[in-house]
Amino acid sequence: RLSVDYYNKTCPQFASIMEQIVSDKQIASPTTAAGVLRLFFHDCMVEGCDGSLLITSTSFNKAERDTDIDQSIPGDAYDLVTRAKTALELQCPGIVSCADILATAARNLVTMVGGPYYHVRLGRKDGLVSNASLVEGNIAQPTMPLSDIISLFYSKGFSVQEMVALVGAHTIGFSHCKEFSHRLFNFSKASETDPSYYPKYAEGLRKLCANYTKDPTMSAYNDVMTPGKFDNMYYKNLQRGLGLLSTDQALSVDRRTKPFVDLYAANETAFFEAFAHGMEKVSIYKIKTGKKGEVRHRCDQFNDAKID
Ligand code: HEM
Ligand SMILES: [Ca+2]
Ligand SMILES: [Ca+2]
Repeated sequence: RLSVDYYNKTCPQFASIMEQIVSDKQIASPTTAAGVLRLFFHDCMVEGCDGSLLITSTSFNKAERDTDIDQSIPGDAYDLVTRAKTALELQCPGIVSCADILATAARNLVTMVGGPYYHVRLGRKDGLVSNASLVEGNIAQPTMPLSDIISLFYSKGFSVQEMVALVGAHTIGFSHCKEFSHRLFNFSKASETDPSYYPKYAEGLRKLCANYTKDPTMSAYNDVMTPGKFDNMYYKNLQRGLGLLSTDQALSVDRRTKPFVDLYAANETAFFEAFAHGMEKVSIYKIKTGKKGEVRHRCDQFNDAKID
């Protein structure tokens, strides 16, 4: 059973240590918040919120983080988890799981960049498996038709409305050009660039991404108006053709999702409530307790890791 006061007796400094480490890191590296939020979401969607994505590959095992999809998660996101784990192991060795560190860091960061606060219940165990082959099919891709994305979220217990609220995470952070270049170059016979983009925005993106095959680090803000602030601007952007990924833009067109885009664009409080509720649900997705997992000594290795 998870509870918000899980570490109150065994590691009373848990909350304050997390607070300190997370805010120091975010101030030093402002891209951390978006990186950690994506890291956490992807961890939860594969084998549940169990830190499986934190494991590094060995010569015996290609781990989750070495898939094409997850390779773009920034090193700063993993670094934050490592820092928090190191600090917590000094105060309360062997007590706090990496999965709990990640869930708490994601919540603290959302709040720190302007988003809602929500409760994170604790007591997750770290998983015993991390396999690259388990990622595909569990993570939405920007080239997927919206119906497939709806089905994917539905299969994990998330409604259309919850999906629309969760994707509001794209109010912060970046996407690399390759994730949306199909909308810019050779889009269709009739037009080089996706006509659903606001024309000036498309022009800017085409310039930004002109050399993306030579320089794969080129990337654009997910939310061109308020890229670092967690707010409801993402939905307002969609209404104006400023959605970066094709899956973003589709949300404001499809009749199943448009009503929620309009609601969250008009009412930030409604978005914050829905996002907070959605994240509480993500945070307990398929979590492991008791003997189904362990508390790792290091977040990037299983406790029985063989030296190779
Ligand atoms: C329709 C479903 C979704 C699709 C297709 C999608 C796809 C993507 C893609 C392609 C990127 C760019 C990654 C890169 O190039 O580095 C991205 C970034 C991001 N995604 Fe999603 N995503 C979806 C839902 C979500 C959800 C539900 C969350 C969190 C609750 C989320 C959080 C983020 C964040 C924070 C970033 C920015 C990462 C950074 O700046 O490092 N996404 N997403
Ligand atoms: Ca996982
Ligand atoms: Ca924003």
